[in-house]
Formats: sequence, structure tokens, C-alpha cells
Amino acid sequence: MWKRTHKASLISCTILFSSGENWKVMRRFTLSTLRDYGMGKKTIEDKITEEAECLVQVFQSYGGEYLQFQIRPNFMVKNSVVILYNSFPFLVGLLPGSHKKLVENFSHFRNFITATFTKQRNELDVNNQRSLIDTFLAKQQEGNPESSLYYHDENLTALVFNLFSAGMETTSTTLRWGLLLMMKYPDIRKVQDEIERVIGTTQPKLEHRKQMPYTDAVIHESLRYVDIGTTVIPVLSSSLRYKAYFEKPYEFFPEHFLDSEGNFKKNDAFIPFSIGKRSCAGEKLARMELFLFFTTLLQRFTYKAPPGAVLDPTPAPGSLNGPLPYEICAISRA
Ligand code: HEM
Repeated sequence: MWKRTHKASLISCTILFSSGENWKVMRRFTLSTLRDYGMGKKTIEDKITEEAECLVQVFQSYGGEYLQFQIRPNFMVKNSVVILYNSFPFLVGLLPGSHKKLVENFSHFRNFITATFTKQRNELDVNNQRSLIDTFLAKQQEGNPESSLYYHDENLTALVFNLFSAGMETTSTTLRWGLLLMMKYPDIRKVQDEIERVIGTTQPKLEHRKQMPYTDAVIHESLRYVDIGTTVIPVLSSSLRYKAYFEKPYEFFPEHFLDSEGNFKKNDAFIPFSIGKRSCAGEKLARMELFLFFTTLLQRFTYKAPPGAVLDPTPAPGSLNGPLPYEICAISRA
């Protein structure tokens, strides 16, 4: 994992997991443990739904007032710093500049992770594992050569750190883009029509997805169009903007993923999660989250920008290609 993840986690990671056997063992552990805890399966669906509901409540608490979506300061660091950090992590901490705060924040986060797993270690019941951390700690206690070679505290810290930085900001940035695009382009109506037709006012479920080609196409097109992590991985960018595969590569055009009859159409050049052995370890989880959050947010609210606001789709400078800060009004549809 780890060395070449998203730009976000590029900043965060150490050379620990750069490649080789250590990376292989950690990747295998992560994939199988996330699968066991329900990634890509129904068991995790309820948890995601619960989180989407929390976000709905936050939107509701604004009572139709404008709220501002900002970029988290940690992700405003320049790409050049990211690249430098990737090669010489210790050097970045020594250089003057605002990224010093970032290095400080990472250090707090690492301490928080260590405190969390130390507490979990004290409470550990190997027969009743509650989380990925418990499963890691149980491996640590097996007492075989693998335990001391790979399942040590340093790897646990890096693993949790990387999962958070690779998993959180990517998905939430894609959602922030999704809402901006829905305000900018009138497609919101078509998505909401489809939601009304297929889901109505019931709870959005993953099983609805196959009956919702338009919404699915909009989510795919958002991932393609915003291209959040690819300044560092240019080959993804060129694929996502490949004229031979996408009729209007530089436009937001959900029809890229629809056939002439409006059915969802796959596209081989769509690789926002990368491909091959370094591809995204959380792809299934991210896809579930995006569908459930996106449909819930559009089922419950219609979105409006302040009068005269320019909805600029230029990515903000920073470590992820996030949208520039913008104001949004969530109007309840109930
Ligand atoms: C919209 C959401 C997401 C996008 C667009 C995305 C994209 C990517 C891409 C392009 C890579 C490959 C980077 C490379 O080639 O070095 C990657 C790697 C990775 N992603 Fe994601 N990701 C997303 C969400 C997540 C989530 C939710 C998780 C975990 C919970 C996650 C965990 C990881 C990990 C651990 C890696 C490193 C894999 C390795 O090097 O073995 N990602 N992601």
C-alpha cells in the first residue's frame, strides 16, 4: 500500500509500506479484513446508511440557510510538497512554511491512533473481534514469525493512518464535487425523478442501483470528470480524458455511461481507482458509500447556490483535486 496511494495519503505515509513483502502482507491483510467486516457486502450497508442519515441531520440543522463547504487545511498543501515528502519525509518537517502545521497534525493523528489501539489491546478478546484493529492485534498475539515481522505497532499505526487518509477525503471530496455539479448542471432533476420512481421515500439501498442507470452514470461521470487524485498518477488522468473512449472528455456528460436506450454502459477507460496490484484497496467500499450518500442527499434535499454565484469547476490547488470552497443551500424536499 501506502507509498503511492492518493495524493492525500502520499503526504501521510512513511516509506514503511513502499513495496516488497511488507506491503504485500499488509495489503492482503487489509483486503481480507475489510471483506470480513463487510466491504462490498450487505453487512456494511446499514452502517453507511446510518452515516448518511447523520449528514442529512447536519444539513437539516441549517434550516435552509447557506452552508460553506471548505477544503480541510490538511489538504491545501501544495503538490510539490507532497512529492518532496514522498521522497524525503524528514526534510519537509525541517523546511519553513504552512506545511509545518500539517506535519504537526499528522503527528497528533499518529498519537491518537497509538492511544486508540493501546486501549483496544487492553480490552482485546480474540474470540470477539470488533474491528480491523482488533484483528491486527489478534495476529500480533499469535506469536509466530509473521507476528513479529509484520504485525508490529509501527505497521498498525501506518495501516490505520493510510486507511483514514486514503479513504476519507477521497470519498467526501467526490461527494462535494457531486453536489457542486448537480447545482451547476440541470441534471439534478433527472436524478431526482429516477429516485422518486425507483426508491420513492423509502431508504435508499444498494439493490436499487441496477434500476437507476442515470444516477449510476452521474456518479461515474463525477468520478471521471473530477479526477481527484491524478496529478500524481498522470496515466489515470489520460485514460479518464481519452477522446477515443469519452466523446466530450473535458465536459460533465453523464451520457458517457449511458447507451442510446438510457441503460448503464461500462467503459474500459474508466479507471479512477486505478488497476492492477496497486489499485485502490477500498474501491468496493467507496462505490457503496458514493451511491448511498449521493442518493440519500438528493432524495432528501434540492440544492441551490447563492444568487449570482459562479460555480467554478476548476480544482482548488492542493493535495487532492477538490472543488474550490463554495456555498450551498440544502432545501428539504419533505
Ligand atoms: C472516491 C473514492 C476513492 C478513489 C477515487 C480512490 C482512488 C484510489 C487510487 C487511484 C489508488 C491507487 C493509487 C496508486 O496507483 O498508487 C488508490 C489506492 C488505495 N486506496 Fe483508494 N480511492 C477511494 C476511496 C478509498 C477508500 C474508501 C479506501 C479505504 C477504506 C481506500 C483505500 C486505498 C488504499 C489502502 C490504497 C493503496 C493500495 C495499495 O497501494 O496497495 N480508497 N485509491
